[in-house]
Amino acid sequence: MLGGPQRLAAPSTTRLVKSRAKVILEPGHSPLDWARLTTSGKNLRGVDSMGPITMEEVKKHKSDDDCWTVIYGKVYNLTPYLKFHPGGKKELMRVAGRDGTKLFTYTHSWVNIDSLMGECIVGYLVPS
Ligand code: HEM
Repeated sequence: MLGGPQRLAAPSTTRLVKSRAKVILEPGHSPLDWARLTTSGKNLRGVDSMGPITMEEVKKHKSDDDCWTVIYGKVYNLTPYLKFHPGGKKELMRVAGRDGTKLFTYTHSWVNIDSLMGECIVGYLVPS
């Protein structure tokens, strides 16, 4: 029906997502390709060992060739995942060098971060 409830604006929580345009991932960057890469044995962390990390350190890693974020107190190297993210690289870069927990849970609280990104854990956040 014209003007019916189905035409109402989206709920306010979606305000945190700037663009919902369909993202086209490059060939070789499907979720299955990501699953293959994370089980390949390749070091995706970019560090030799995991350990305590301060926010000051996280802030230094905010470029697309060196991108870290914090989700639920764990620090992840997002760099290898940028081209695989179904929501696109641009959205993912919004949490570069920052705590991304709020945006992550707003956009997809159902995504199991550790099964997807476990191989990208760099360490855990500690107070400065
Ligand atoms: C930090 C780690 C993140 C991981 C591991 C991740 C992972 C994922 C996954 C697996 C999906 C597909 C979900 C599904 O189809 O049910 C997805 C979709 C999406 N993500 Fe993320 N995401 C992350 C962060 C973010 C951030 C910070 C934003 C930005 C606000 C974002 C925005 C989106 C959007 C808009 C989609 C929907 C894409 C679509 O339906 O076409 N994500 N993400």
